[in-house]
Amino acid sequence: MRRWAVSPSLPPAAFASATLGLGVGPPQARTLASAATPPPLGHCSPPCPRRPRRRRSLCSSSSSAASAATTALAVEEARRGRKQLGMDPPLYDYLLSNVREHPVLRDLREETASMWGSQMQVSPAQAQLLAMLVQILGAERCIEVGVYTGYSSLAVALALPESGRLVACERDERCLEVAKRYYQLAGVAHKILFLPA
Ligand SMILES: C[S@@+](CC[C@H](N)C(=O)[O-])C[C@H]1O[C@@H](n2cnc3c(N)ncnc32)[C@H](O)[C@@H]1O
Repeated sequence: MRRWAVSPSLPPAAFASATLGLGVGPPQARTLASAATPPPLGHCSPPCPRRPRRRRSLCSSSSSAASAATTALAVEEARRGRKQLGMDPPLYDYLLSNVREHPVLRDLREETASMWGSQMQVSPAQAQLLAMLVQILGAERCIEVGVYTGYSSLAVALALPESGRLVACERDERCLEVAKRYYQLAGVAHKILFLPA
């Protein structure tokens, strides 16, 4: 029986817990089941009281300066591979100092840091966890729904054996172009099949 692993495209903060929470199928199948979907919004019981909306000024110079500073900080943090995931800074620094990141993954992360949506990218630690799961399961067939610029799919492809295949689904052609470039650079392009083709 074929072995499949699913890489969920969830926001990074949810990614590790969703990955860890995946059910492991029957021993023969060694299936890493599909991603848990986030709970639907607005379905609290009893219903949550509505919070008053804060007005935001889009034209105040102080707010735009603050927002530019926040963006610059976020880009720098992403470039350094930082995504706190609710950890104390010392603990997170310890974690990062022990993450092994392939040089092509590092280059991809650095290029993606200044791109729109870079906060969607999984962290180096999350990618390493995913690669480790592929190795532990001995997965040979994986699917990623939502590739973005390819960070997690590249980590998975690097962990797959030569005969392994990853089906990569992404609707944004520009993101996919970046991903394809890095699959080539890392020498794993032959392991990737694209959907839509
Ligand atoms: C959270 S990001 C994936 C991040 C990626 N795992 C990484 O580590 O860089 C989600 C991606 O899913 C893609 N996406 C969303 N809906 C999709 C759909 N219906 N079909 C294909 N791709 C989709 C978006 O374009 C986006 O690039």
